[in-house]
Amino acid sequence: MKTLLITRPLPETVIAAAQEHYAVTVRPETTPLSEAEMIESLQTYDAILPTLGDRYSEDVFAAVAGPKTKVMANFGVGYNHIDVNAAAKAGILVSNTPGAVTDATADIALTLMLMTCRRAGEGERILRNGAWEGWHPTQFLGMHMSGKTLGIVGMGRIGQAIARRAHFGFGMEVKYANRSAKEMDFPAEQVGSIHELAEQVDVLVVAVPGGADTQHLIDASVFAAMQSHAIFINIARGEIVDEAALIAALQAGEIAGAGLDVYEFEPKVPEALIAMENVTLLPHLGTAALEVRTGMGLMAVDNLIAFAKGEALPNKV
Ligand SMILES: NC(=O)c1ccc[n+]([C@@H]2O[C@H](COP(=O)([O-])OP(=O)(O)OC[C@H]3O[C@@H](n4cnc5c(N)ncnc54)[C@H](O)[C@@H]3O)[C@@H](O)[C@H]2O)c1
Ligand SMILES: O=C(O)[C@H](O)CO
Repeated sequence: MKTLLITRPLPETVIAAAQEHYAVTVRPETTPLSEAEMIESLQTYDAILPTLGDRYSEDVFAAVAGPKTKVMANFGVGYNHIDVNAAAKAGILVSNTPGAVTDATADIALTLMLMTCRRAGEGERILRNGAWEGWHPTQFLGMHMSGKTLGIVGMGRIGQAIARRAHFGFGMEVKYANRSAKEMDFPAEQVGSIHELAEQVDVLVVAVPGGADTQHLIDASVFAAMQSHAIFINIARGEIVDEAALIAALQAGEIAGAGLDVYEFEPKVPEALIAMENVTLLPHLGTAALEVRTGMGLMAVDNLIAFAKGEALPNKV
């Protein structure tokens, strides 16, 4: 039987499915692999099931001549932590879990949109602190999200799922910036550039993949283009956003608020963001539901099974 390293504890069903085809080692720690662990993993296992935070960089692949590993089935759709070109050079196939994450992540985007527009975090903090004096007509007035204009940067699977929820659930007008036009069964206008989009919307959501191509795609100039009452949401990857520029824009009142599930230097979250009441901060919750994590794991395992049978990987990246 071929050997498989699963780099974090996963739902039992996922491990059981993998054990039918591989001799499985589950690393018990919940932290990312160290560089030494990654190098050792490439020398030791036929297959690896890594995830977010396991930074299989060019240097890590370069450190192992003729790796034993032939396949890496990433747990998650985002694979920007794996240098896929370096993996290919080392003769290693990489797969991910597209689709398994879409609805749950779109739901978290809507959670952030509503919480930030309607000041829910601030309200809850005041209530829990015992400082709520009771309802009155001019208290906690936020943005009424229904009927407003939503801008989506990256109209892929998750972007479209967010747009669908916003259009059908909240009557929002949808605009987007994407490399190509998308055919949808509801109105959605493609806008020429991210800056044009930023100028025109009340809520701007980022849903592009991370990686070198999108690093700081959202910078000070995008925040400067946004309207001062608009809010900014990121459910994609932290490094897509220049976090210092976001903090400066919030502090200067260039934008009205932000809702974040991901951070540039995750898990570090800047004190300046924590200090701002108009910012909603979630700990990378996008896919955090047992059935979703099970679905992601089973999809990763399907790729490993295909590899073990000598078949093409269904979700090769
Ligand atoms: N917060 C979470 O827990 C969580 C969960 C799942 C996914 N994610 C992130 O969300 C990302 C998107 O996932 P997906 O399944 O929707 O991916 P996808 O590939 O279906 O969609 C990405 C879209 O972005 C577009 N795009 C890429 N570069 C662009 C650019 N420079 N400008 C405009 N558009 C661009 C692509 O054309 C594509 O339509 C993942 O890569 C992952 O990093 C986060
Ligand atoms: O890319 C993904 O799928 C997520 O960020 C992990 O849940």
